[in-house]
Amino acid sequence: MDKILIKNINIFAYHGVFEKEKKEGQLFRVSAELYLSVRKAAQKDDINLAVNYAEVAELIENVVTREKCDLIETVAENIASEILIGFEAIEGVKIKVSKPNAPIDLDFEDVAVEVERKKHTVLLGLGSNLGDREKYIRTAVDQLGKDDYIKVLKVSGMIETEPYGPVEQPDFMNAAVLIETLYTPDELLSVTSDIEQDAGRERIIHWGPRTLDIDILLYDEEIISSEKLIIPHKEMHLRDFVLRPAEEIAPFMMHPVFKKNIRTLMEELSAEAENAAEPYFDKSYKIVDELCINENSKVVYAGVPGAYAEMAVHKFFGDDVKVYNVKSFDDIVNDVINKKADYGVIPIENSSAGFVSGNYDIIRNSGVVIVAEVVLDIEHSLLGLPSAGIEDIKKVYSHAQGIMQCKEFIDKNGFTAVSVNNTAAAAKKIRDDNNPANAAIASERAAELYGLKVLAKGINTSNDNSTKFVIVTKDKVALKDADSISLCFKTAHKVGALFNIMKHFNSNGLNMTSIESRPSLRKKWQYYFYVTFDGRITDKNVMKALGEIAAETDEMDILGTY
Ligand SMILES: O=C(O)C(=O)C[C@]1(C(=O)O)C=C[C@@H](O)C=C1
Repeated sequence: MDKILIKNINIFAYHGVFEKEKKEGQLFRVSAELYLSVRKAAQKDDINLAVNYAEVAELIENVVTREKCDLIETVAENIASEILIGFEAIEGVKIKVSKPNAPIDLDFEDVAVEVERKKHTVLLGLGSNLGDREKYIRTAVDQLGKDDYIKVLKVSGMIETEPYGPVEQPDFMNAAVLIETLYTPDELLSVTSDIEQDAGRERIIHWGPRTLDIDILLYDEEIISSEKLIIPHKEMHLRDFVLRPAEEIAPFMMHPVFKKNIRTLMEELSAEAENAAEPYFDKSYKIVDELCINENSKVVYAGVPGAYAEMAVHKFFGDDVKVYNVKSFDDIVNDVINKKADYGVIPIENSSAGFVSGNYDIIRNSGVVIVAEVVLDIEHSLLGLPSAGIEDIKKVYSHAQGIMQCKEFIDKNGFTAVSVNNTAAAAKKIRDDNNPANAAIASERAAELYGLKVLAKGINTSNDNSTKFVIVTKDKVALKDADSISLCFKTAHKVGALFNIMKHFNSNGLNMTSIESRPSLRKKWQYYFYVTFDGRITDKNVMKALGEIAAETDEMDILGTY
């Protein structure tokens, strides 16, 4: 960039922290580098197109002599901002203020402060959906224009848009404003927040209605990610109502992360919207206030009495239902599908050992529907014959999950672990086999039921050990206030396949809480993904995300909402 240099203007003034400096004054020396383009003035040799450096020098003298400051930092800062405000053509400045006779009791040549400041180009997005929406936006633009450190360069027209996100609310009015400013991003944020406050906006509901919202979309080509500020604005590239007005006033402004200008981002978004999927809602789901549970309800779990699954049944259903047990998880879903049971209870994930392998597959293949979940604290014990001591034990039996959850204890004691169908079935086996060298990993309740002795308690590796069980039924019902959804889909074995689906959770503001991948068993390296995320099945953003995912996957099933 071209520059004009003004060197060492000597000015007598009264700056300093000491009384004497303010009273008697001293010499200050100011140098300025002015960054601008001199090309037009040079080509035409025309003083009217040039910056008059005599005027700049005069301004400098004026600022230095106008008031008494403690610090030469302040003097330099004031000079920089006044030049930038006063001279449109000057884009940046470097100002050096020195104080050759500063009060330092040593032999020295000079003390100086040098600051470099420039004008920043900033794109703002404004929105309002309460009260006199247009007036809120117009007032905000006026307020911006009145600030000495801001110059409003362009204001877009206003567009009316439907609200984005899960909250029911009135339509928005949106606009974009291009400004030039001397503020840093943080300073600008506090200016825009003050303007929002003036408009009476309170941040009560995230995504909710607001009298005025001002977002800093782009700040030069800076990338900022702090607790208070993310620039470029995180979702601007996904929002038509942000890009459309922005394109009108700043089509070529660059998005520094995507390295694309606003016009390209707008074109890409429009193309995407053209191919957009229909929102997805499975009409066969019946939304109910509560589940139909009474003393005739039949509930099935896998294992034998004393199993954790049995405790989960009672934790969720209480004691006034008819509970029975089957051997395997497959038997549960068969009984539910054949209406032998109204509900089944299936363990799905443990907090320390992870997913209960294959249970999502069983749910998907059978077509049962998840309607609720229950989380049970799991405390495992080592159970042996009444005559046995811990030193006699060589082999331990449990469900594979129980073995995983107690791996440290098993390894430390050098036990051989054998997996069986269920923790309580392991306890029963210890009793039936009557071998003092064998023990089970199961609940204390199982010890009581099968007449075993608790040889060690709380043997699980993590002392915060819980298992999540899901409640399944045959009919597609969803509780009205269910706020979690489990989904299954199959992706192709190609680059970016999963990423392309995951992005729909992000773009629709949905929080995923778990994901498990399982081989499809149809084709090598092809997977089913089981995803659980927070959201209500009737929310607009959920239906939109599901529509987008359904359009991009070979198969998509909702396993339930709970
Ligand atoms: O219900 C039981 O006791 C089981 O053996 C099953 C199961 C499971 O599959 O996760 C249940 C809870 C515990 O996490 C360990 C085992």
